[in-house]
Amino acid sequence: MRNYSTAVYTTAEIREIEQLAAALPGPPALMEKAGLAAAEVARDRLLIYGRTRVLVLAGPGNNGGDAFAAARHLQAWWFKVTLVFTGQRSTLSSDAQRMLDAWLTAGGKIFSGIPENEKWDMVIDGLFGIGLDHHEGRELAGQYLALVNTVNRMNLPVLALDIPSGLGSDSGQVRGAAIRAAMTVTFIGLKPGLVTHQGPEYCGEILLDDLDLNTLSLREPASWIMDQLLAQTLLPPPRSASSHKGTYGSVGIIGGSTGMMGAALLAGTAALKLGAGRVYLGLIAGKALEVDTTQPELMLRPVHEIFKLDQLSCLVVGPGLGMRPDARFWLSSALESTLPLVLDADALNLIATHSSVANLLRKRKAPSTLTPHPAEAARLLNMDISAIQNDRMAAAANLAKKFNCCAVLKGGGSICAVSGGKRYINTSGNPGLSSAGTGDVLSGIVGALLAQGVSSENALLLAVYLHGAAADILLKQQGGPVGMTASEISNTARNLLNQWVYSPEIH
Ligand SMILES: NC(=O)C1=CN([C@@H]2O[C@H](COP(=O)(O)OP(=O)(O)OC[C@H]3O[C@@H](n4cnc5c(N)ncnc54)[C@H](OP(=O)(O)O)[C@@H]3O)[C@@H](O)[C@H]2O)[C@@H](O)CC1
Ligand SMILES: Nc1ncnc2c1ncn2[C@@H]1O[C@H](COP(=O)(O)OP(=O)(O)O)[C@@H](O)[C@H]1O
Ligand SMILES: [K+]
Repeated sequence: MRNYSTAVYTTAEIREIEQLAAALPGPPALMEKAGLAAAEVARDRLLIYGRTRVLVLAGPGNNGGDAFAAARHLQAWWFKVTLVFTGQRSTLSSDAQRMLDAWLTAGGKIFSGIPENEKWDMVIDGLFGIGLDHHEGRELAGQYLALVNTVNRMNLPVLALDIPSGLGSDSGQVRGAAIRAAMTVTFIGLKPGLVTHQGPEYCGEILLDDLDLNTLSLREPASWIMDQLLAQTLLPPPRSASSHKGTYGSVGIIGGSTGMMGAALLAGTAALKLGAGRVYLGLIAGKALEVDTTQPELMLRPVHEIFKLDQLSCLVVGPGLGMRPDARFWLSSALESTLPLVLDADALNLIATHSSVANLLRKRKAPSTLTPHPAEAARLLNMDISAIQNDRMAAAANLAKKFNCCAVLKGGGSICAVSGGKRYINTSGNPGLSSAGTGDVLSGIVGALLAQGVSSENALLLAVYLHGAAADILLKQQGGPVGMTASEISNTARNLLNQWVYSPEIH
């Protein structure tokens, strides 16, 4: 059993793998293996310190089949198992029927509801797995809603089989209610719903058991986990002793309209701290600052002057840009340039509201990177925010496809969509990032990496991971997420980037 693999499979892909596995000579007994793996996790991780009593919930599908198998093993190891089955034998698959029969043959009993006045030390959740209906309107209801709420109120450690019941395996969206697990043992491959949207809140620690299938050889996934190992393969190289500021490129930032100057300054400072050789701010506001005395390294210019600079490496357009006609004009000028672009905030809102601007983006030959949060993504794709959140994986891919660019759909478990339909789900970050200005910092970090010669796809992936990892360090240092500020993210991300490039072996 490994703690993590990097491939992420949608429900459709898992079903495909199951079919391919079933067609192998001597098909593997997947449900039996899943049940044994789960029982071992329960025994070795949760039934410790003299804990012996297990409540097992088996639902109406194959997730229930895994639960019967797990219950049988635990009972054979002398644990005291109470099994609640919510389905009917006649509608179970033949595999699950075999597991039910084996449980009964082993002397196991079945309850149709949780017995009253009994106590347990842990719960195994085998109500629903990847077969949970994700269609609108079929939220958990009736006995299932009651069961999930009862288990959550028990305050016992729960081991979820495959995915906490009630959580959409492709979306990470709670379907009315979901089991809050201490641990999730997931089978065959990681699912997006475990790692994006509400998933991380419900899954607890995730353990992957591939059931001895060589999943990568059976099905090449379109999606991957973005973790530190991957991030550390994307770093800019160590600096040469003979380098100069020109070696590390120049970032131009366009934004900072009246009342929103801070956004441009935050993006600029982030670009500076993450290593850009020079940072210019092209400010939209009529009465703009001429110098930021707290960060005098930033070169503040009226916006038109940015377009006269000849040594720019990339442009970040959007932080504090506003929606006025002059903002639209400068955004269009940026889109018509041959520079790599990072488009954030009101640049995205302008693209969403003006088809002529969107067309300029679609026609670009130079790389473009979009960094929307879910509300901006909803405007760009002309959908409701809930529809975006209900299928974040598809939304990220659609943004990249529709606008001929790479894109990150931000929010917990940010999803980066790059060329060839590939997606990466970010595993760093925490709710400390839910404060104004952190998105501006992200766009500045992407710009800094572009200026230092990192490709646009790698700059996006590395920036997203680094930004979240900086927040994770701050959370530990401060003992929690409250009051984390965007400026602190820039400082900590700088330290982290230096550590990874110059002393990678100690992390
Ligand atoms: N196949 C294999 O090789 C392997 C599969 N494995 C395991 O099987 C799991 C997938 O099993 P699965 O496909 O049977 O689906 P599952 O998650 O049990 O749920 C389906 C049941 O739930 C019901 N239902 C759905 N939504 C509902 C709702 N909102 N409210 C109420 N009911 C609802 C649905 O009813 P129906 O829609 O048919 O009316 C049906 O009865 C997978 O996650 C893994 O654990 C492993 O053993 C490895 C090998
Ligand atoms: N709960 C969370 N978990 C992880 N990352 C988060 C969370 N909330 C916000 N973030 C991250 O913080 C950033 C917020 O960006 P955005 O909403 O554009 O902020 P702003 O416009 O105020 O700068 C994004 O990178 C987003 O992924
Ligand atoms: K489950």
